[in-house]
Amino acid sequence: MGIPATLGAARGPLEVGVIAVDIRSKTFGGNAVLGPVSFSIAPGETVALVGPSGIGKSTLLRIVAGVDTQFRGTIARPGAMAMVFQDPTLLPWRSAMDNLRTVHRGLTRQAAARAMAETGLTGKEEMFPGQLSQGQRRRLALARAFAGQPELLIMDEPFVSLDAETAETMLALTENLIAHHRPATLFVTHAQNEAERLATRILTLVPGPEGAVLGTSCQRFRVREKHTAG
Ligand SMILES: Nc1ncnc2c1ncn2[C@@H]1O[C@H](COP(=O)(O)OP(=O)(O)OP(=O)(O)O)[C@@H](O)[C@H]1O
Repeated sequence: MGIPATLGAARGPLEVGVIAVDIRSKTFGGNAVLGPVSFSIAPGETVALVGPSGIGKSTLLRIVAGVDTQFRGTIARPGAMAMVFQDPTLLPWRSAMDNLRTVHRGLTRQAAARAMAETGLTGKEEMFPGQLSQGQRRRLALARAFAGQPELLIMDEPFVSLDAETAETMLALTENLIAHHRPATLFVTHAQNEAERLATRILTLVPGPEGAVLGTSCQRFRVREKHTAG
C-alpha cells in the first residue's frame, strides 16, 4: 500500500493485532508538537500515556485514533476501535439503547442490553441521556465502547472531573471491562494512581528538540494478573 511522503497514513498491521505507532513529526501552524514517537501495543496490553499539560498527549491520541491525519509517519491499527472521552458525547435524542445501536449497526437489542448490563445500566435502556445521572452517562459511553468488541480502545482522561467516589467506581468498572474484553488500550491520564492501576505499561512524553518524544524511563513494564489470566 502506498504511503504519502508527507502525511500520516494507516498501513496494514505487520503482525496480527499489533498497533504500531511511528510518528516522525506533527506540527500545528509550523510549531512542532510531536517529534519522533514510536511504540507498539500488543493485543491485551493497557498503555497509559502521561506527561505535562500541553506536551501533546491528546494530539498523539487523535493521531493514533485516525481523527488527525495531518502528520508525518505511519500508524498500523485494527479496524475495530472505540474511543472514550471526558465528555460522554451521547446523542440526546436517542434512548440509551439506541445510542449503542446507532453506533454499532447490526447490534441486536439483546446484545445492547448485555453491554448495558455489564456497566450496571439494566433498566435504563429506554431512558434518554438527559434522564441519566452524570455517572450513568459515563457508564453508557463505556457500554457503547465495549459493545463493539474493540481491538483497540482509546481513552482521553476518562475519569477527570468526576467526584472521588464516582471516579473510583468508574475506574474499577473500566478495569473489569478491560480484563474481560481484553482490547489493546491506550489512555491518557494526569493521575498516577490511574496509570498504575490500569496500565501494564506507562509511556511518558517529555520535551524534545523538535517536539515531544518518549522519555527514556517511560517503559515501565509490569504484568497485571487479571490480564494474564485466561
Ligand atoms: N488544533 C490545534 N491548533 C493549534 N495548536 C494546537 C491544536 N491542538 C493542540 N494544539 C497545541 O498542541 C500542543 C499539545 O496539545 P495537546 O492537547 O495534545 O496537549 P496535552 O498533553 O493533551 O495537554 P493537556 O494535558 O493539558 O490536555 C499544545 O501546545 C496545544 O496548544
